[in-house]
Amino acid sequence: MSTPAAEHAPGLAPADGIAARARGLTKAYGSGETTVLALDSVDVDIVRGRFTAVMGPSGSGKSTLMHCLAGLDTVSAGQVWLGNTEITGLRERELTRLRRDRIGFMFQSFNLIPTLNALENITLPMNIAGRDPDRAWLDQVIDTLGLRDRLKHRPAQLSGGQQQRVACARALVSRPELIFADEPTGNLDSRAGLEVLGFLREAVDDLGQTVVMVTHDPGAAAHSDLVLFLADGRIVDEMARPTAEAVLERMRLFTGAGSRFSGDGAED
Ligand SMILES: Nc1ncnc2c1ncn2[C@@H]1O[C@H](COP(=O)(O)OP(=O)(O)OP(=O)(O)O)[C@@H](O)[C@H]1O
Repeated sequence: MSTPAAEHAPGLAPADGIAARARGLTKAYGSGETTVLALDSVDVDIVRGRFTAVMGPSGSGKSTLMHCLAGLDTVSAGQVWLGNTEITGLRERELTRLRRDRIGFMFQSFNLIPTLNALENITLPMNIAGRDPDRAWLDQVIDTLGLRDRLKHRPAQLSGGQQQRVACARALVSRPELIFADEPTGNLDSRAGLEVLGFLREAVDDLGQTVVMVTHDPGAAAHSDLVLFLADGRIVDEMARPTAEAVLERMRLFTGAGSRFSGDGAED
């Protein structure tokens, strides 16, 4: 709460290599004695063409950070940019359009429409936007994700891993500037989870996408290029080229011995 938006000089627009940026990002829930400071003056740059993981104990503000960066939630103070667009201060209608046109989302619960088949789910956001998917890109995404022979299946006819691959394709199909993935492997067994992480990695390495993933799992974070560690609503550390062991070790520093970060994401 210490950094009102007005203190931030205008003109701090991000450089070309920054997909999203926050300065003094503060989010408080509630008021008076019951106020919870979910984010406490966070400064962060999300570098374009990288895979960034966000880790931290339960309640440290990971989802809130993602929601504020993605324009899914309002901020209490500070500024957020997507590319060169400052999104803090945009009206809900503008935010809706921005999210639809420029951001891809993946959630733990897949969020597919049960009555639509895989292909219809993949192209739904673009259909809603009245845009035609680029056929060559759509084909590349479908083949990269190994969904070619599942396109006519509805979600109930697909495994969890296949459903998340459809959600991944849906997030990729409009070539968004940024993909936010909130615990994308949380509902998957380890093999399907690894597969999805591999696809996110390919999306960055081969398709040039930018991914921000919230996770509890050091093994999942190890697929990223950079891990941001959150504690009590602040970014307290970061780690480039992470390994699962190094991430787990770092988490122990923040949470003490007997960490709940057991690496299986089962602490909640
Ligand atoms: N809508 C809300 N109303 C009140 N408090 C909230 C709300 N959403 C989140 N919080 C609080 O803000 C803090 C950060 O929550 P957030 O969900 O961002 O944490 P997280 O790191 O994603 O947690 P988890 O790993 O358990 O999902 C927590 O103390 C939480 O209780």
